[in-house]
Amino acid sequence: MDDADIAAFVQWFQSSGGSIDTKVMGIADVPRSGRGAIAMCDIPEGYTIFTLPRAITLSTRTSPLPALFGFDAWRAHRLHKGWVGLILCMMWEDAWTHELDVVDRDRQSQDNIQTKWGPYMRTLPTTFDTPMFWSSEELEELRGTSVVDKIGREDAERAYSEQLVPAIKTAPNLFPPSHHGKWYTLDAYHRAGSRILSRSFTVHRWKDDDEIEEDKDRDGVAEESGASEVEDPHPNTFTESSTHVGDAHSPSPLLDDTNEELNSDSEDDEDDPSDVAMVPMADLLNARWGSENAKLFYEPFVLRMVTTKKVKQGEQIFNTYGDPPNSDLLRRYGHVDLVRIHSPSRDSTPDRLEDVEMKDCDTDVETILRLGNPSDVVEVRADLIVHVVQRSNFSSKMKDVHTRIEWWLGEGEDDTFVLSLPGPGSALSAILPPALISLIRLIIMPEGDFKSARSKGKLPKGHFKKGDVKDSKQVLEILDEVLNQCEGMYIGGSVEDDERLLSLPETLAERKRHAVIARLGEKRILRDVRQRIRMMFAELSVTSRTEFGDEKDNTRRDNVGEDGGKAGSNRKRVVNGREGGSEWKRARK
Ligand SMILES: C[S@@+](CC[C@H](N)C(=O)[O-])C[C@H]1O[C@@H](n2cnc3c(N)ncnc32)[C@H](O)[C@@H]1O
Repeated sequence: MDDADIAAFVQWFQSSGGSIDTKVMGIADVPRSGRGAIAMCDIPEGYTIFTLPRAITLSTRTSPLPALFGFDAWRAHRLHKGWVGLILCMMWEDAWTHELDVVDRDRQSQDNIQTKWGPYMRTLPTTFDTPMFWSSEELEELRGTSVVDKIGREDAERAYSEQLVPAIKTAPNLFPPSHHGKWYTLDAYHRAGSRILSRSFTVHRWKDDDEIEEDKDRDGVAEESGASEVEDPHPNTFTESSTHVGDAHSPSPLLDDTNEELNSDSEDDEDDPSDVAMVPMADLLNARWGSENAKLFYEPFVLRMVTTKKVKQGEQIFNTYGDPPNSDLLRRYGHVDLVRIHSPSRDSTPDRLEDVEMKDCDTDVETILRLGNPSDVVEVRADLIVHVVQRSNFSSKMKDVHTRIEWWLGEGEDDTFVLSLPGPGSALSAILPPALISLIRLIIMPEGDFKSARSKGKLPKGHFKKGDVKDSKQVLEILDEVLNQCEGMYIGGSVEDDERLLSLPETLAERKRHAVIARLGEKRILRDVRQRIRMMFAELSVTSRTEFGDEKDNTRRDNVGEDGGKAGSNRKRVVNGREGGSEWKRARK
């Protein structure tokens, strides 16, 4: 996309009712981030940079396509569920934007086809660096992370062939067969899906007529006294996925409710696919960990981008996605964040969240080991815990694992646990999700205790019991082996191996560099948490020796792992993460 496309877009934006303060915000190329918004002068906090009418957001609520296709037919093809409907609206808009440039424009009026978003569509990316588009060799670099399981390529391809393709064949006036091979291919479907994944917002319908009246009054005040006076705004969030239709609210008589017929079978307001919207101009803002300085606010008729901090001239205006971990950033947006982090096992200095970009700093090992994404997480699957316990000495006592899992899930508990980077000096008990400890206890508890707990409806406690050294050490041993096996699932060797790779940036292709950064963040968490487990285990051993003598401490360090896997050893076993999974899923049903 060139400057002329941007100029045409800005002109379209303004002539469609959008308003942008071009003295304050410029659009420019930002190295390695595509385009972004730049402050043209110092901007105070609470300043409105731009507004746009809800009607120029692009969603299934505002697109003319569902009405032209017919609402009943739209539903019959299940285009009102999930993202397929919006993907189709975008593909259709894209097709006619480009085709109307070359075909007889009479067609437009003849078929009532309007390409309202043409100049906007031309600003959208056509290539992506998200793992959806990676080769299998590139994806292999992400082995161990949860990214690959979450890409969802198969589900997307099923929706394409079972919903979208049959739908377009029924309406040749809207989707002429000559367009199919060009604008409605599987690749085009993935591109439209990726545009939504990386750029859409959740824009809820404005719900309450009284609120609208109140807000009209408030708007009057706000105009006089500045955008910071806007009350009760609803900050938007970047949206991840919508799998159900859901909205219990009656349609509001607002500008963006073109397709109110589609609202009626809503079940859950949180996941209404018609809330998922492309928001021109707002989606030009980049994001960076901890750097948000602007937010998009809802109002009855407009969306308003307002600074939430002072922004200095020349700085980027960032609207973040809630500072996700690198695994999510990479999967959804195709980039990763690197800022200065505290590493408990390497660093005795306190956290400094100073922004550092890899390209700006020396890429020696010393620098790299202090860079990361503080929001990184490791997802530990519950089936791995069951697998570890079943292979340990504890399992001889445990014959009713299905019943225990069924009870756990029946109580609404999770099948995945999230570990984050330990903060400086944080205790192990503050790092571990209570549910993780509770599940380990549930799986290892003697049969009698399990029956009694279940009859009382009380799941085991999710914290270490003070004074019960044996119990705490058992939990720690299981946990350490679970994390040992998690570590073994990653490709690329140790933390140090990945750090070395990153210190040679010239040898790394961009996608591989991103994969190494994403997996390194997770490996560091596992290393740091395991280090704390070992410290706590050692402390408990001292306590038990002091209080009871060695004889009483009958927990053995080697009772986990029938093939001799020792807690605390650095030896790694590669375990198929799905082992035990089928049993877990059976129980879940
Ligand atoms: C909402 S769009 C922002 C506008 C986009 N840069 C463009 O050129 O249109 C989000 C996309 O911008 C890029 N991006 C945003 N923040 C970035 C960052 N900190 N580093 C690298 N790329 C970034 C990613 O490609 C992401 O998918």
